[in-house]
Amino acid sequence: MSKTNEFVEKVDVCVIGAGHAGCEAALACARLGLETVIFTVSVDSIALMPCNPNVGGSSKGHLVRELDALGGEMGKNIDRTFIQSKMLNVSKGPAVHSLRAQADKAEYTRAMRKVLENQDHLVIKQAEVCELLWEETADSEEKPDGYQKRIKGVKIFTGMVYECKAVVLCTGTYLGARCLCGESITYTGPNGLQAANHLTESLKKMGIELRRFKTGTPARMDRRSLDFTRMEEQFGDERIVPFSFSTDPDTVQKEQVSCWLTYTNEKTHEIIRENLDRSPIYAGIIEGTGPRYCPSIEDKVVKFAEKERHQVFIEPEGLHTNEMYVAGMSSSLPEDVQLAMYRTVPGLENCRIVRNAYAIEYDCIHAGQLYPTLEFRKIRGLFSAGQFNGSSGYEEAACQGLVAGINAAMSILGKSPLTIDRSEGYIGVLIDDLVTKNNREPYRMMTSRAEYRLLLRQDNADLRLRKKGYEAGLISEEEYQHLLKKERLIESEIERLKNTSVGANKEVQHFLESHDSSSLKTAASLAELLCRPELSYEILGEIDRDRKALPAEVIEQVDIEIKYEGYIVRQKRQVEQYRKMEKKKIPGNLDYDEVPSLRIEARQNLKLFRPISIGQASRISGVSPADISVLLVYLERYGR
Ligand SMILES: Cc1cc2nc3c(=O)[nH]c(=O)nc-3n(C[C@H](O)[C@H](O)[C@H](O)COP(=O)(O)OP(=O)(O)OC[C@H]3O[C@@H](n4cnc5c(N)ncnc54)[C@H](O)[C@@H]3O)c2cc1C
Ligand SMILES: NC(=O)c1ccc[n+]([C@@H]2O[C@H](COP(=O)([O-])OP(=O)(O)OC[C@H]3O[C@@H](n4cnc5c(N)ncnc54)[C@H](O)[C@@H]3O)[C@@H](O)[C@H]2O)c1
Repeated sequence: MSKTNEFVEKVDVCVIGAGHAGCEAALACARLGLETVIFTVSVDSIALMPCNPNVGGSSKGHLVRELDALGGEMGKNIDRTFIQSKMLNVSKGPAVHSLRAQADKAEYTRAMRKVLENQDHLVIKQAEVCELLWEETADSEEKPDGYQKRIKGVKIFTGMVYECKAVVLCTGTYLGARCLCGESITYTGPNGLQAANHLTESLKKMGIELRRFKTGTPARMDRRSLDFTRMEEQFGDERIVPFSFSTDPDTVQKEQVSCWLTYTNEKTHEIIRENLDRSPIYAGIIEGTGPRYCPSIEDKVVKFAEKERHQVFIEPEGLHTNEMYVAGMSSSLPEDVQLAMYRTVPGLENCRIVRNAYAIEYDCIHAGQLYPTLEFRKIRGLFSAGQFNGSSGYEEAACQGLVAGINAAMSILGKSPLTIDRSEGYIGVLIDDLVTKNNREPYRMMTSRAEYRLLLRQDNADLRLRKKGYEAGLISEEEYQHLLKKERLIESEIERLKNTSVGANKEVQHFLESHDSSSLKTAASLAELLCRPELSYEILGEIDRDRKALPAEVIEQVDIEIKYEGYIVRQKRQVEQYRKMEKKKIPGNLDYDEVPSLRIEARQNLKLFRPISIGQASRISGVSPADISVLLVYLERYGR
């Protein structure tokens, strides 16, 4: 590394990485008026999708909606560039409805790059950051926990220095990356892009603990070599719902492309089993831990041996390419085995592979080293987000990027940080799980991780989080006024339906009969009728003729709030209990060795994670309800 070129530039924030996390972090800082530089080892990797060509899906759709409500860019960008859109799980309850959109990969990247290039206060710099610059700090009184270091800037490969007040690390899968395809190993990042090989050493010197994770991707195939007549065609939705609350739904109704569904079979599984010794994972060449919930096809065949077949979705990577993504068959088997196994799948018998499937290993951290603001507990001004924090997925990365970016800005501006708790959003669940739990593999969001999922629906993300985005400064006055108007309309319409009674007259009985709904014995309110599963707000229009025309987004909320009121009220009560525990704060400098009667495991883990509240402490593994009682008594007795 050159040491002579010591040219110095001064900025407010340096964001290292221009993936989904870095883009959101940098946009947030620049939009809040801070001079920001975003570094990437290659400008071509801006918002790159190195794996699946889609945004959203189960629970990830929720994340994107929440990100959008807070003022992030991913929802808007996918609305600009999708080629197929589908609301998943519509046959189930509204809590698990999830939007999923197939992206034109190249367009997605291009569109995000355009947003970055046109953003005031933001500079894109193609350069590898090799070193973080920092100093020891004495300001331990500023945070009870006590920062030990303060960030001062970054140094790039040429030796040039950028002095700054905050750094956001969003290095994704590039740090110390190596790609594996059977016996063939290359020392690159995704898609053959340059890896970042110097920064790890600097991070270690700062006392940051690193670990190694791995992930994988399936092959991309030439469309012309596939036989779609042997697969089931999958269409997009007739009426497309945009991701962003700011996108006019009428502007996204466009022609969509199809995907195709096919399956693996016993022959596929046999080839995989016979060649497991040539898989770097099973041969022990891969050291990193892979994601349990997005397993490779080798893992699926071994771990779910009883399954006769696995789903395979064939998805176009864009409108101007013949490359097709083979969803569900990621692998690190050698090329010859890949070809043999793929060719057993109906429709893929003559497939030609454009890009081989591969696994990638990279350096990342255990996010237990971070506050829920995503700042390192011991290093003032150093934040991190995305795959580097041990998560997996574009959406998970983007959400963390936004939160880290906002909080880097807030710390510089001297304002209160943004935190979202588990009862406010999936983003809260994601970050709390990352900083509190002992995750041993790349973390993927799932609806089952959210305990208050009836409240955390994708349809009401704006009602839950828009205000926080407005307070942070990323939501405009106009957008906020729109939200307030929507809230008023929902509230008054619910009131009206509760207070409008219909008699058990002939017209009403006839209406009920025509919708297979039991007849009324006495008068009932429109709200009571709406609670019946067979009736909806729209259907009730037949006997509710005086109603005002309302926007679809208001009707949707009125429908859900009334239909699920009982469950919603119950869940809100649980949230009150939860919040009580979150409000009981634990001083950051608490000496757990002084707390008598804590079990050793609890003491060790509390010292490791240093929770900020009793609520967070109760979710740390190895901390039992009895330990929590001990802590509560101690805090009360010593007036802490
Ligand atoms: C092979 C593979 C398979 C995957 N499978 C899936 C999948 O199926 N679905 C899914 O949702 N996710 C998948 N992922 C993960 C997905 O790519 C990430 O979760 C997501 O892109 C992470 O975003 P990020 O912003 O954290 O990092 P990335 O998108 O990895 O971006 C990192 C950025 O950091 C830059 N960078 C790194 N180090 C430095 C440095 N020292 N100096 C300057 N710049 C630097 C890079 O140039 C890049 O711009 C896969 C990733 C890979 C590579
Ligand atoms: N380590 C990583 O970083 C990594 C690796 C692989 C996968 N992943 C994650 O896993 C996800 C992929 O995993 P998955 O196999 O569960 O798929 P998915 O999340 O994309 O799909 C889940 C469900 O969506 C539906 N679906 C999928 N493709 C569809 C299509 N084209 N049309 C209609 N419906 C479709 C199906 O019901 C499917 O079971 C990615 O979104 C990614 O977030 C991450």
